[in-house]
Amino acid sequence: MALTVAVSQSCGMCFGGKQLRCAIILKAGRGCRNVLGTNMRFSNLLLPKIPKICSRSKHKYAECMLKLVEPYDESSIPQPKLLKKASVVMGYDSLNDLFKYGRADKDAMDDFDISLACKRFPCITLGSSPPVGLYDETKAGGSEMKSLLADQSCEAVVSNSMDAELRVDRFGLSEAWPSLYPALPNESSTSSEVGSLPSEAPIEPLLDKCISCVPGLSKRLYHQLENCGFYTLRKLLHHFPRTYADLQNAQIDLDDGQYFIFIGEIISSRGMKAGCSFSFLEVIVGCEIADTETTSGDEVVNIDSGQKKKIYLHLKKFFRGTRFTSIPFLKSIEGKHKVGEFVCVSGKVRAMRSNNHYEMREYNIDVLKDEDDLSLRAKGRPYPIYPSKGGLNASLLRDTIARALQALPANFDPVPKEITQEFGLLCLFDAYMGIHQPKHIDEADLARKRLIFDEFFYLQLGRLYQMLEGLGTQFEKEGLLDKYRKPRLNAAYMEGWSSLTKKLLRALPYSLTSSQLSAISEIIWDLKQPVPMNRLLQGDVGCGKTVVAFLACMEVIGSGYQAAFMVPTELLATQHYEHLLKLLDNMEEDEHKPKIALLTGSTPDLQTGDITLVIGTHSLIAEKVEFSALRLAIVDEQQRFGMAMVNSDGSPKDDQHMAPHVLAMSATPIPRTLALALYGDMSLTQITDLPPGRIPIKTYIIEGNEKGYENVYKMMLDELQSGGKVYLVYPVIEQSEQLPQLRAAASDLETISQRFQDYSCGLLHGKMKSDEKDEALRRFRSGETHILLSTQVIEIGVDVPDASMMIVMNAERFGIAQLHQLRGRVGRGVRKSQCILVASSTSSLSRLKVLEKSSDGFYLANMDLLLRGPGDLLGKKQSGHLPEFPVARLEIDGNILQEAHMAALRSWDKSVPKFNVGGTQSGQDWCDIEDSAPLVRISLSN
Ligand SMILES: Nc1ncnc2c1ncn2[C@@H]1O[C@H](COP(=O)(O)OP(=O)(O)OP(=O)(O)O)[C@@H](O)[C@H]1O
Repeated sequence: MALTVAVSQSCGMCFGGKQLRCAIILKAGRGCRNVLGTNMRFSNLLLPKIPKICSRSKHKYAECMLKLVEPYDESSIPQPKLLKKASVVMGYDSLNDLFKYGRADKDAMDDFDISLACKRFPCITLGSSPPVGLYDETKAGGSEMKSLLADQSCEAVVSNSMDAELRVDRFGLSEAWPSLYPALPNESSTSSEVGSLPSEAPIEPLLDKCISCVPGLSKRLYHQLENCGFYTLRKLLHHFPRTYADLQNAQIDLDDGQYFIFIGEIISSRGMKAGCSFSFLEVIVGCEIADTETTSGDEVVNIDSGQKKKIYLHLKKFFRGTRFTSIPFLKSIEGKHKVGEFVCVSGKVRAMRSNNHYEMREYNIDVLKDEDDLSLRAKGRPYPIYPSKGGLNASLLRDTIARALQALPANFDPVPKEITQEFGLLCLFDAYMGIHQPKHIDEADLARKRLIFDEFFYLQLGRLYQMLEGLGTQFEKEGLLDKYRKPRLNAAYMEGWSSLTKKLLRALPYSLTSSQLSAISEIIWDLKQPVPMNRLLQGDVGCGKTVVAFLACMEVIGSGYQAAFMVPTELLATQHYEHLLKLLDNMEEDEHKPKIALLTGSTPDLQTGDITLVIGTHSLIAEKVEFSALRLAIVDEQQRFGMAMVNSDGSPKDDQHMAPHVLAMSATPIPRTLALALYGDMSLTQITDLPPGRIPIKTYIIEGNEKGYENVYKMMLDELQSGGKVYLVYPVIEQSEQLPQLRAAASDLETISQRFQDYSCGLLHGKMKSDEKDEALRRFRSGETHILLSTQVIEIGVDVPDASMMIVMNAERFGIAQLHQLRGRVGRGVRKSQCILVASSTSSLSRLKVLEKSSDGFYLANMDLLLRGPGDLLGKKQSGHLPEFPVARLEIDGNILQEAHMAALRSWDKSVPKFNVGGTQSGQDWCDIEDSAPLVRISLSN
């Protein structure tokens, strides 16, 4: 099948010397971003879906696809067209970005072990296999389908795009939730068996039926719908209303520039030529609204009883181009709106000169059918307003969707009743009815919750499945499931630590905080398990994550293995290397002190096992870097790597070849919602307190006008005079003509040097060579320079404990979470520190104010999520890995995601304790999901 072109080498598994890459691979398989991006994501999605595609014998789109592909050889497949079709069949919208083009494809094809895929999916036959359709419409459709659905077994229809994954039941899931797992095709069955036995094959998801099953659809409309991408029932039913109009609620107080919804009657419709190449359409709608002048402010307005007044809406649409000025054209647009028709109009209003006349240039107009729609009005039902799509107008879509709803059997729901009942969800049928035809707005709300739940539930289930798939032996899998089953805090107390770890602990110039201690105990417990650890260590800036990671390294080194520490910048690699060297120097004499290295071009061979810890950037995962016994891979600030990870398949069998443990660290306090969506299967450890003696950083927001800068320079001078060190952070290196308002680091060097002549200045930015950067930072750290002008390269991990002031220029250019990170570069020692955020305009001041008020990284990250959405918060690379959620919004639907996560866990294993919302458990910091799940098992501060 042409789709296999891009199925990448993800089936392969790296062993032995390539264990670090293997570790990354493992992580990727569990939902992190990935090094080879397209590969991993594509294969992750595609592989599990292949059986689904192939098993739907006679599906007409598969047939079409194959026909489409047949005349071409691989290199000349008309990709966009094919991809569009493929994405529909696969129920995935963004296939394009998963497909690799050109030469790389061929390479991937060469590397791809087809036999592995065939073994895994017996339904794949290669070579001369005849085109297979996706299902037999004559058998599965119509009455037979209905009778199937009437049967209890219809509940076994897994209707989500991830359902193929659910069918692989290696862990006894079908026993736990029989209704989620329809009769599974025997894995060892041959391709001919699949598809030829409709009674034994999985029941075809009803929602993936072709829209031709919608009653009363004309051929013309069917083609129109198809052209607009509505190929299946699901696609159509997932075209959700944009909003609902409350038709009883007449508007009062029309404010300029506000969005309103009106019901009214078309009074006139005119197409007018206004110039030789300019025309417009003006539709005037007359509406009755409550008259504010006769209604007192507090009174609840009832349009039927109160005083009304008539207003006139002028809906205007403009056309530019000579062809739009012809009489036939003008007549045709005029004719689209008939005088006397009742319509629902929504859009932005602008008052016109004459009283009670309003103009609307952005609007949606829906014709209300007298009987049905006006009776809706009488009943006070919310009126769904649909977005139009690809030339199909909203009212046509609403009609078609209403008909599609008739094709659904009542009580239709693929999710087991146990789950819907436990989480108080509507059944899927009611959810579709509720979202498209709500009797009340609360019903639409409940329906939305159910649909969001489904999006998250299948995602979480898929993540769990991927995680278990990534593990090699049944023993490992059981070990992992055991973690979910037994609610307890798994921690290895100090007596159980290796002597090397204890020695480093004694060499530290400070004692660990209680949070650091629980974190390391938890990590060491994990390191002792036969299951590869996959843990995210999260903590606010400067809370001391690095030393926890160093101790974890000592633990594996003490047991005779190697560790690798990967950081996003060379600057940070050098800093960590020097920091650890210093700590090791303090360590009591030991002939077996670990030998550590910074990965540079000349790093000696790691295969001899002589070097036990190597620190480096992503060069660590280069092909040539081979380890002899890598057991722990630490990935610091992983979201900064523009890299992807490939999923692993066929894990090693014995302990000696066990995939390495992975400890990811992040100082970006990702809101829990995002952590769940991104790392649904990842254990999470949080460091919740800061080392003692830290004085809170005082933050100031100042407008960057002349007076503002004078104040800033004065504060800076005071700080320097009292012995402080100052970071000046700039959004760009050089000033540019395009953005002259931005202050630039290199361009400002001279100005600042002249202004503060008694103090020396340094410059640091990403375009400098790595030894120049190291030198600039070294000089600042040692006190040779007092002012460091820098770009955001210092944002991550730079640790100069006595730096005491940070000034961020054009601060509005940075995100809230990013500014919090930057601010974390000061206040790392005992000196009182300040952070000044200079905003270019008054308007940006308010957004920054939140930083003045709070220094809680988690609170700020949540604010950022709310203000900018997950994409901006995570950055392009990381957010690219977030799945698309058509209905859900991560920033507001976090609680449903948590429920879905819990539901997914419980569907794997019923012994996972029940969901417990909101309650904190005695003696614990917080816990909104019982702490049995590794993901939410957190380090407690006391
Ligand atoms: N328990 C502690 N007591 C006192 N100082 C500590 C403690 N733990 C760490 N530190 C010091 O705090 C500073 C910050 O620690 P570290 O660099 O490990 O933080 P981090 O969490 O990795 O920060 P970032 O997120 O900014 O990279 C370092 O100078 C470190 O030596």
